[in-house]
Amino acid sequence: MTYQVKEIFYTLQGEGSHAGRPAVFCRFAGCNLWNGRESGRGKAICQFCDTDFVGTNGPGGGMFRTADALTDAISRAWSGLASPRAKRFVVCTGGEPLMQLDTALVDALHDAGFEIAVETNGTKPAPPGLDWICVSPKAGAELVLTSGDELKLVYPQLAAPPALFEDLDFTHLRLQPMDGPDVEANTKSAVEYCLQNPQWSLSLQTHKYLGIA
Ligand SMILES: C[S@@+](CC[C@H](N)C(=O)[O-])C[C@H]1O[C@@H](n2cnc3c(N)ncnc32)[C@H](O)[C@@H]1O
Ligand SMILES: Nc1nc2[nH]cc(C(=O)O)c2c(=O)[nH]1
Ligand code: SF4
Ligand SMILES: [Mg+2]
Repeated sequence: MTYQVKEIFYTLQGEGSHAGRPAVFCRFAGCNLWNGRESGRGKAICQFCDTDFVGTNGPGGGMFRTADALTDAISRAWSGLASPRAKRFVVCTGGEPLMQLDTALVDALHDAGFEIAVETNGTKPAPPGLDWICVSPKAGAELVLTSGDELKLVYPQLAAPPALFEDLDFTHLRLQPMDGPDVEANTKSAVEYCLQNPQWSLSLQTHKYLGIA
């Protein structure tokens, strides 16, 4: 299996329950809900994406012919000092990581000592053994991953109100304001929604406020 990776970088997880935690991000190329080109955004299933996941030309990106080769690249990107209190942490994202993340890669990353998190749109099954599954459902896309650690709903999406998801099997329920021209209003209404519906907590994209990757 050749893995196509847009970029690999070390930063703080900006979003969700692990916000603030150092992690290597492995951004897989390609997504099943948008072709990634601005010309195709209007007819995409997912139209609000904030990410360039096209190609393999980003920092640390490329084609990796084996799970070991990709794991080596992810290991090299980890820049933290070794500590008995901190496992190395990789966040697999994209694009849609579950189009490519397979058992061979999960095993290789675990063998290299990584804890593995995934950010997924939930339309594809996950390989066994992942340490943290964050599902971010998209209006108009069938959800097949109905359990996990965190459900992080970009808010608002007219056809995907939070109540649709709150009986699924997720430990944490988060609302993440939709970035774009209306981010300020979206943040206000997400705050209001959480205050009234305390089963939901707010997830901010803190890396954007910090000006880091
Ligand atoms: C770029 S996606 C990649 C992973 C996967 N395809 C997914 O959608 O979960 C990473 C995270 O960013 C969120 N996201 C994408 N565009 C966003 C936007 N405009 N505002 C807020 N969150 C956004 C996604 O919902 C997801 O939680
Ligand atoms: N710092 C940082 N945190 C993130 N959490 C999820 C991200 C993503 O694009 O999947 C992301 C990202 O792109 N940067
Ligand atoms: S599913 Fe994720 S990567 Fe794909 S277009 Fe939507 S937000 Fe972007
Ligand atoms: Mg991002």
